Amino acid sequence: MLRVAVPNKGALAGPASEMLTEAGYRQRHEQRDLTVLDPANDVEFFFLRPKDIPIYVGSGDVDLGISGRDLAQDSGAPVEERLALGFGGSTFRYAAPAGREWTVAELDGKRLATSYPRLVADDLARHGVSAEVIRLDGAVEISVQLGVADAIADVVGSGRTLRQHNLVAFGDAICESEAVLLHRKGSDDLAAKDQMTARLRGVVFAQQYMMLDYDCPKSILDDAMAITPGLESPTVAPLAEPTWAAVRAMVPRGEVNLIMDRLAALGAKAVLASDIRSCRL
Ligand SMILES: Nc1ncnc2c1ncn2[C@@H]1O[C@H](COP(=O)(O)OP(=O)(O)OP(=O)(O)O)[C@@H](O)[C@H]1O
Ligand SMILES: O=P(O)(O)OC[C@H]1O[C@H](OP(=O)(O)OP(=O)(O)O)[C@H](O)[C@@H]1O
Ligand SMILES: [Mg+2]
Repeated sequence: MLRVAVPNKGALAGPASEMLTEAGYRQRHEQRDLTVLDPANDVEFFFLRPKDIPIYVGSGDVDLGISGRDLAQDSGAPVEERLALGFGGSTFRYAAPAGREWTVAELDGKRLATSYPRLVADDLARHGVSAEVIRLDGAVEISVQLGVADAIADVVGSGRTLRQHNLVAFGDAICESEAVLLHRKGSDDLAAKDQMTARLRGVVFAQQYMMLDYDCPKSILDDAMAITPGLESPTVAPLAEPTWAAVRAMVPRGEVNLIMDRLAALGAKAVLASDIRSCRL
């Protein structure tokens, strides 16, 4: 039976379970459940702290796990990314009191608070900077105003928490993170692991694309197909009206409205966009 670790709390827990449900796996109904058996797919899910998941995957006690790239790097565990999952996007940044420009070199000799001590220590070493790293479990942004640290390194999503605490990010991002599917470095390639990866890849891909259907006069078909080339090539079907054709193509979700505007301007009619739930390419 495949053993898979899923975040039980925090920013990744909800989207990870939703994605697994979309991929056809059974997920917990009760927030406090720590395991769920999915006999139909021969999988057992373990609901663990996102920070602990790379440790379990790296030790080989679970076959696959979902966690953040930043957490995987910080763990130092021997794990590899099988698939980027497209949610839980954040950057990991240095930040210090607003009101002036900061550089990473200025952290030398300073106190730096973080929940990700290994990620930070590695980055400071790369910069040749020697700072005192103070490990905190959370709410790191408050540490400067409370006097525990001079600067911080933490997860930045919208940037709202930094602004609220009068901090400003500086330096290059230490990590561009998102949720990832992890396996142990050098572990055997089981068919069951491949199957879960393929199913999740199908959902990730489906979330990034939409299906577009439209009718267009054959006189503009070449121009319309240039706007919607699809992945391989668009499907073109005849309509009862011989001078018209129906076209179907996948388009990137982020561009769908622009593409619909362009098709409408060209003379396409009945331009319909619909969600794709999953796919195998
Ligand atoms: N505001 C956010 N926006 C986007 N991703 C985030 C945000 N906060 C955390 N993450 C990501 O979620 C992952 C785990 O962080 P999270 O804060 O959910 O776990 P935790 O700190 O262990 O749990 P908790 O905060 O509940 O104690 C990390 O990969 C992080 O990059
Ligand atoms: O840039 P923002 O959108 O404001 O989000 C960033 C904040 O979100 C996370 O905190 P979380 O809620 O996980 O609390 P924690 O600090 O206790 O981990 C992270 O640690 C930052 O504090
Ligand atoms: Mg957190």
